[in-house]
Amino acid sequence: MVRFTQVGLRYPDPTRGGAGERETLRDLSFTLPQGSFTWLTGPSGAGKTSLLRLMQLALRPTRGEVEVLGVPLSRAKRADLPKLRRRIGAVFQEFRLLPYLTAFDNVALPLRLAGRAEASLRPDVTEMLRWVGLEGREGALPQQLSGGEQQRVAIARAVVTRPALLVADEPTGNLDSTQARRLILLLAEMNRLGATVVVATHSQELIAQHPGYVMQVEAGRIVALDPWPYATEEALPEPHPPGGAPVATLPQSFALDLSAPEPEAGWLEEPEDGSEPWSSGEDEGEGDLAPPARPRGTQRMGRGIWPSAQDRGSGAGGHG
Ligand SMILES: Nc1ncnc2c1ncn2[C@@H]1O[C@H](COP(=O)(O)OP(=O)(O)OP(=O)(O)O)[C@@H](O)[C@H]1O
Repeated sequence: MVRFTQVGLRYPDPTRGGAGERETLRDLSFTLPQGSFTWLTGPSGAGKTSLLRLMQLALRPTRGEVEVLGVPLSRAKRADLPKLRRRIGAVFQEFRLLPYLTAFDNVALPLRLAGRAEASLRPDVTEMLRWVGLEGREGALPQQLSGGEQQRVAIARAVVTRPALLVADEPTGNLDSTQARRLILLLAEMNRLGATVVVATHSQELIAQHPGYVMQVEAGRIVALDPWPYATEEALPEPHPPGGAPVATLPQSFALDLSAPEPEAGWLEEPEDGSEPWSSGEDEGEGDLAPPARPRGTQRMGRGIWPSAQDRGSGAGGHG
């Protein structure tokens, strides 16, 4: 499902003519089976975010092979990438909500871009916002929401598409303990319904709340994997703590459609959901956070749903 083979990542260093001094990630080799739940842990600066960005296909490794959802990236066409990325949900510390869209419309955006009919997307968006505790705030703009509330909108947006792979970077960072617990239940539910989930966290308390693999990274290397090795598709941890299913469950409509075809050729040139475009690490400069273009097929609303360069510069992604 997610397979790294001898992966290294070196960020470009403009002061050194583009070549970074050292590898940020080194010799990463592991397999995360489909349907697994993995906690990614390690000290600040260890490389957790970088690793998640590789899984999210926002970065290309400098060396080695990254295989995500059955596609080895070295053999994938660049044009195929966005289609693959649409099957990956991502929650990062900067939320990248579109400032001119309400909470509802931010969450609905990836479904609209995927061509979902209005009538069918409404229940899913409403259900997701309810799950993250934002019932009644559907009409609020990001600037009218607290950092934690914006984070929850971003989480709902990442999950509403029923991604096959869900990566989250410190997703409880701005949440109180009740909301954090609820978020873990949501991730566990998505996992139970078929998604492979990877969550970076510093919190041992969080890790104790839900069983899963634990991958520990230090100075760009994996120093511990529990269980070790990750090589087989068997022996997945129980998806739920003793006592059975979580207290609340999502409708079956959120189950992963395992019959969905693997992406074929014909990737898009640009991201459609406000996430970052593909960045190539060394050969195309940093590129990681290049501003997204307005997606094809989206309507302009007010000053336009896609922020202007000026707007982006003034914190379009929220304040959390
Ligand atoms: N775009 C970038 N360009 C250059 N170096 C970077 C870039 N992003 C991250 N780094 C460096 O890569 C290393 C790993 O950073 P990363 O954000 O992946 O760590 P982390 O484990 O997620 O840290 P934290 O827990 O503090 O979020 C750090 O030394 C960081 O300075």
